[in-house]
Amino acid sequence: MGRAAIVGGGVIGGGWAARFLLNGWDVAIFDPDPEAGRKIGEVLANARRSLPGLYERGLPAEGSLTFCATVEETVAGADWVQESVPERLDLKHRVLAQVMAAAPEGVVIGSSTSGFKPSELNEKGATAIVAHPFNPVYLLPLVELVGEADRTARAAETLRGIGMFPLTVRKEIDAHIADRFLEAVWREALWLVKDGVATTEEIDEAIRMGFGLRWAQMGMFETYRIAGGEAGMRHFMAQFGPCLTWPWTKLMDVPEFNDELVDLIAGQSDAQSGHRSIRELERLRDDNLVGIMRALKRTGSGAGGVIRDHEARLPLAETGPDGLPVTVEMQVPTTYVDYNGHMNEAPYMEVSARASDRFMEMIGADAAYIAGGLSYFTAENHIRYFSEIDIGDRITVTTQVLGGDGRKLHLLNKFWTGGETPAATVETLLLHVDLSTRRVVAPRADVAEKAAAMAAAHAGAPRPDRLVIGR
Ligand SMILES: NC(=O)C1=CN([C@@H]2O[C@H](COP(=O)(O)OP(=O)(O)OC[C@H]3O[C@@H](n4cnc5c(N)ncnc54)[C@H](O)[C@@H]3O)[C@@H](O)[C@H]2O)C=CC1
Ligand SMILES: C[N+](C)(C)CC(=O)CC(=O)[O-]
Repeated sequence: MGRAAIVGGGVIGGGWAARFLLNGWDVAIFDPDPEAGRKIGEVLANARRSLPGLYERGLPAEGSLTFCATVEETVAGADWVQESVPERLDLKHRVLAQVMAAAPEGVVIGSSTSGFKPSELNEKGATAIVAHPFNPVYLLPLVELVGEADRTARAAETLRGIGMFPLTVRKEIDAHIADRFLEAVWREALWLVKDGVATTEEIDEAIRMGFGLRWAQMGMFETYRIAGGEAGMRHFMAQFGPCLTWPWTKLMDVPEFNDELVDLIAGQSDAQSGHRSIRELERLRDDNLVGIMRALKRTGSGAGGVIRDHEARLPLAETGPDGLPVTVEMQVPTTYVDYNGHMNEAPYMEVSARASDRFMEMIGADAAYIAGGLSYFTAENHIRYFSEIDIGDRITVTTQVLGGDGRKLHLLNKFWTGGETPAATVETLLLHVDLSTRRVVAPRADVAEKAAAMAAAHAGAPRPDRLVIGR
């Protein structure tokens, strides 16, 4: 962990601050807006309720947040400086000069700029790189890095450590990769509204009911490869290549950006979404993103792979409040909470299954073992709910071996949320199976030994007053 200096704490600077803080960094911020403290507080509140919900491990303890009176005070002693002031080159030059004068020698100075190139940012002698994130910065992993190779390489390592996905752009270009792309789509959308072809709402439906869902998990090229059928990309290109020269798009032409266009777009946008506050919309967006990203995590697709990699770097406490091994540590995501305002019954099974998977790894029944054709199947589960678990609660699961010879494993997954006794328990019976015959067989000797050693170590731990399996 280190100390991040955030210069400009608006939509993007606030998001950066939250990303660093929740990953254990200390953060210093400078923003002349008298409302900056309140605004950053609201962004942080959104981040706290959403980001930890991506992981089955606890994030590090939150760092400290300091509001500074000057740029110089903010950047002194920093391990990372992130400039996120408004998108005006003269302002960026002025702020980067202040940063350069006070920041430690050689520190990475990232600019969040959506469109300026490093050569433009550094015209007055700064040594900044572009580190262009996506809103909400605390949830979306992508950061486009553009600039000098050594600095972008160091930046990439830091960004991976805070759960982000650095994409180093091969050469500098206006608007990097993603914004060049988004700008083309945005320009087409403005034309469609201006020409009365579609409303803002209809365009959003066209995106979210169709290709938007595909893009989050496969992007454009993999999606189109599949769209070519069994012949793949070559057939896709043969079929749809010619239409590139038909007048489908107006990409070369920009609609005049006048008051009339702004009123038209903003008016339709108000009619579409004006009944909800921006913060409400942000929370809805974040809850959906967490749900989507958790689904992607199952297959490791897209952002799901980044979360998996980051999770593997997060330490897991060795023992829980009862002295038994910790198998899951997580914060309850919003997607787990139901209409009664607490964790729904289904996620208890999901969390317990993860705890049992982790326990299997601990005794050597890991991914390689399973690939070798042996595994455990669950034969029985019994859940007991003792106290409510709420959104945002941090759950620690400990796993106790109640009995079994390795062929059978009788486990108790205990859910702790801070009290003296578990908030819930899941009693579970696992059977060791040969995956080719689907029959119960003895485990490999080393796995049986580790299971027996765990059982012996847990023999003295208090047992629940009531057991259901094997009564
Ligand atoms: N909003 C977006 O969707 C994205 C924006 N960006 C980029 O991030 C940068 C910031 O954009 P936003 O956060 O959207 O703008 P914003 O307007 O929300 O925030 C800019 C902040 O900078 C502060 N500021 C103004 N002058 C300053 C100075 N001299 N020193 C320190 N702070 C100062 C303002 O008070 C404001 O809080 C821009 O370069 C933009 O292109 C990048 C990705 C996405
Ligand atoms: C509109 N924008 C150019 C500021 C967008 C970005 O830079 C990235 C994003 O979050 O969409």
